[in-house]
Amino acid sequence: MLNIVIGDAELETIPDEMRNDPVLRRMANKNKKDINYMLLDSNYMHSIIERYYPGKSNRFGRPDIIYIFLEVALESILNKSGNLRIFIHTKRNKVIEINPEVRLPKSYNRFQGLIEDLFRKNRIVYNGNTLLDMYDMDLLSLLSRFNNVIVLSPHGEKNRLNNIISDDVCFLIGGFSEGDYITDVYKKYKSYSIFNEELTIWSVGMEVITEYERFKGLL
Ligand SMILES: C[S@@+](CC[C@H](N)C(=O)[O-])C[C@H]1O[C@@H](n2cnc3c(N)ncnc32)[C@H](O)[C@@H]1O
Repeated sequence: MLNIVIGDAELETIPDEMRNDPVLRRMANKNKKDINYMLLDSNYMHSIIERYYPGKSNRFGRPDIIYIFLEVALESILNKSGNLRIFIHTKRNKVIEINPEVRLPKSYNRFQGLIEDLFRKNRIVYNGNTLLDMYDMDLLSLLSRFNNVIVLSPHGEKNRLNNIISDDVCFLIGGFSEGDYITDVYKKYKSYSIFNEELTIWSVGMEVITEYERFKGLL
């Protein structure tokens, strides 16, 4: 089994200090959304985020990168053959367990709506199956469930994926587009860089998945 944890993901609802912002309230009304469960999204809220968190607008509010990663990973041969488990850990210490059989909406807007619903209910159930399950847990507690954790980071020791892949491995990928992990993962786990440039989280995810497919003889 390949486990992928997306860590310190920039996936959250509008933070408390921004909820009374008149522009955001208008946006929520216009889109018929409850401001308490609306996702922070820098694609639409860049200048507002910059006002509340100067210098952070490129990092905060990136549900889009989680969406692309999930679309790519869930459609992989590895997932379809039942050998992939995905966990999203958010920067506010929520963990989302993804049922490998979930079919995500193909439109980003509908994905946003689904995740907002998850933040409201903590669980998305369809025909008796839990598709998405959300609970409180910090990143180190989540990682302690796995025997062999490898942190992926452009600042890690350079290595080839085929040298570090093994059965029942857990790869940690950062769920942010800028900066580093907020959690101090480097103290406990070894980190590796798989390429001499910074990659997107979905391309790193896909490299890990295809390498594991080769390792398992699925390719
Ligand atoms: C888009 S990057 C943002 C990276 C961030 N600037 C940093 O310094 O970690 C998000 C995540 O992708 C993974 N990543 C990106 N490039 C990588 C590389 N060359 N080697 C290993 N992991 C990489 C890491 O897990 C990283 O936390």
